[in-house]
Amino acid sequence: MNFFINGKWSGSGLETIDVTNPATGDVIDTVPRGSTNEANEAATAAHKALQSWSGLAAAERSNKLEKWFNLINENHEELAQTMTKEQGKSIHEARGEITYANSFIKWYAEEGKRVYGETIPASTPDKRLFVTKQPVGVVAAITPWNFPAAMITRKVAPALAVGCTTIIKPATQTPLTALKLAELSVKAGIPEGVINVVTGASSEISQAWQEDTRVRKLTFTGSTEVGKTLMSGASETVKKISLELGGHAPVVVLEDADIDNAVQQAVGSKFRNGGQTCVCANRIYVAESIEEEFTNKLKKAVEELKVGNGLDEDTDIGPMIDEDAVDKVISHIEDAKSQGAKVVTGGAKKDGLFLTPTVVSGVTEDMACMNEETFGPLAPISTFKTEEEAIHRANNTIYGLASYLFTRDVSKAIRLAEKLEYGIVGLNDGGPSTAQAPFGGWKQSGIGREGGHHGIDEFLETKYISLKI
Ligand SMILES: NC(=O)c1ccc[n+]([C@@H]2O[C@H](COP(=O)([O-])OP(=O)(O)OC[C@H]3O[C@@H](n4cnc5c(N)ncnc54)[C@H](O)[C@@H]3O)[C@@H](O)[C@H]2O)c1
Ligand SMILES: O=C[C@H](O)CS(=O)(=O)O
Repeated sequence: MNFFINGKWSGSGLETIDVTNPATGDVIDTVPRGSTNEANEAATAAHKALQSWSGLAAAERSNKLEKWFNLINENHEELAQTMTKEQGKSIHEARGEITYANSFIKWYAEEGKRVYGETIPASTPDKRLFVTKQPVGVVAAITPWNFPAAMITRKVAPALAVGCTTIIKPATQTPLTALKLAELSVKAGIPEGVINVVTGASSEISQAWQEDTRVRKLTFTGSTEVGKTLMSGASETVKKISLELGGHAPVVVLEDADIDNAVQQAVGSKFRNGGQTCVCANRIYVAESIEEEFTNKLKKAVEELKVGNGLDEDTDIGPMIDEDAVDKVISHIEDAKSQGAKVVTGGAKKDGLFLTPTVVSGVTEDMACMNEETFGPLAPISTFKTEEEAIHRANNTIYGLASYLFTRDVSKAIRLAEKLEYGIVGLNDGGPSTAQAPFGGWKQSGIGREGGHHGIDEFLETKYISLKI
């Protein structure tokens, strides 16, 4: 499959990169290894398309986004199958992601028509003051492998809705879903050059875009480490920047919690996408008095999860994305065991890239799983004596993306939610992400928001107009 620049498939003749199914190891396709030249071609195409696309009425852009939304719906299953084959997640999670990804297009098709300005009372009678919002321009998006569709539409939908054009570098492991989405955008009548997708050498492509003054916005989703590199590079040309980075979500289960719900929500958060999700529960803090009941119920629920090829309808957890991912999870399990943690269930590596969902108890703060993003199916349980201790430990991290709190006491929920240093707090809810709400992190989990009306501001410039009459 070639990449997509200026409405045309291109990249033939370039060196290619294999796209591999992590469940089987089979090469399912290849994509061109684009680099600086192709990055510049994409930026040129997006810059050329900018004036006409931004010159459309918001309602006209909205109509084209709606057609894209409808075409994605018509191709829902093919997109989901492609995603599972290149990323590994279960087919029902892939279907869910296509729906989730498409909900951003639906939401921003409407939101783009509500980018309002304002008038400001002048200090003198001979002036009129206005504030307007205009598209930032060409947007470069660099996205991760764990959500091959949603991490793209969560950026591209608001960008297009307000009149920006886009150049996208999807993760090397999962380019096919992105390319299919781009192909459907042209069929929807979104003009050539509005969405461009380049596959290949990440650092060379992003370097070209960071240096290019035609690129006015860099939006990145991925690890905190890479995010810091890109933040530094973007500063050379003072680009607007959005960073959706790593997480290390705590789950805090208070003594008065509905334990059955807490277990259900913790399993949903922890083992979604096999734990390869930025908002996954990474640490589970349980009040001492309910540890035994919570742990036994969690063990039972985890042991019901089926590991297998994501294309099998009854699979809950597919393979990890690669060997490094498997090695990291195993290293976190072995580190915890070496420091005295007990394996409640799982702990074993299966064939290939498959891992048994694992719960360990008796976990302490020095263990790697309590400080590094595990990004895999490992649920560490640690107990606490007081709410103050739980909140302090939950906040004791460089990350600040998602956190989860379980209690029946609404006042306590609000009071403690306000103490959690995170951009997202799920109260009795392990799955807060939705298109109409702002998603993003505090501290080293990122800058900016995606989703909701906050997410559209990331692609707008503010202009103040002073008129002397
Ligand atoms: N906050 C969020 O919304 C969110 C969402 C999904 C994933 N993530 C985070 O992303 C990470 C997992 O994704 P990943 O492994 O793809 O992350 P990653 O940072 O390794 O890669 C992300 C993207 O950056 C590219 N990239 C890698 N090195 C680069 C470099 N030096 N210069 C330019 N581009 C480079 C990759 O090819 C990919 O397209 C986890 O830390 C996860 O928490 C965060
Ligand atoms: O992995 C990161 C995604 O942003 C998670 S979610 O699908 O948005 O919850």
